[in-house]
Amino acid sequence: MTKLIEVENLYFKYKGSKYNILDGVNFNLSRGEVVAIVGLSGSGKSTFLNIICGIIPYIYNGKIKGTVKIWGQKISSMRLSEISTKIGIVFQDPDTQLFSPTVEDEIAFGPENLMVDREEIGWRIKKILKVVGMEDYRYENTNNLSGGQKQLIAMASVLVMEPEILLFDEVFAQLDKEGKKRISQVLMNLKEEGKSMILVEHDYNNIKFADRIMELKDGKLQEFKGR
Ligand SMILES: Nc1ncnc2c1ncn2[C@@H]1O[C@H](COP(=O)(O)OP(=O)(O)OP(=O)(O)O)[C@@H](O)[C@H]1O
Repeated sequence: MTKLIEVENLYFKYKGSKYNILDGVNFNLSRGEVVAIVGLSGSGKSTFLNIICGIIPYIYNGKIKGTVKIWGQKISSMRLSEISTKIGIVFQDPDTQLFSPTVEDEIAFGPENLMVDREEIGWRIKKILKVVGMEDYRYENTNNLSGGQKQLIAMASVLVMEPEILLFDEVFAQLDKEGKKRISQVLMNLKEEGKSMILVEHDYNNIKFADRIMELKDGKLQEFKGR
């Protein structure tokens, strides 16, 4: 099977820190696979996702050793803009991801930066809002949305870029029951569509549909054997 992501002997230490947060991580993601990563708070799950999508070292600094490849290409040889067309990340707090006045502007922002033509952007917005079940909110002010709705729009603004790989960093964390249900449904639909995904999550109830569960422990990723 095609390996979309290959991580070999990855070590990482934040600038100023004395120890490695990641201490020899090996990991593969195949096409169409959904992998969940669990682990104690502070075990380095977000750090790992941030390295895979290039936020580390482009935005946060530290000492990296080892290799991360996307479709066989080392990400250390790629620009952040190039990585971001292949990998999309959705974070825990949608308020840190939303910054445009309306839902439509928010979703259009990424494709506009990539110079996608206006008509195509219009179609993509329509399609993506349907995917996340938010068709009726296209012209809504993002400030008027609930937490769950904001998270759905944060997801839409990533999905509209059509990345091959999706990373979700505790996207359920700040949502109420209804919000969790809706996000869960969207994630399961994405899996059905064959999207390749990595989900970092605390609550096992939210990741039952994953193909594999890994645990980040003592700086290493291993198969999760249960508690
Ligand atoms: N920018 C940074 N600079 C220095 N240390 C950091 C930075 N970001 C995170 N850390 C530290 O690295 C460790 C791992 O953090 P990380 O957020 O990756 O863990 P996590 O497993 O995702 O935790 P949580 O489940 O609480 O989100 C923590 O001790 C954290 O304090």
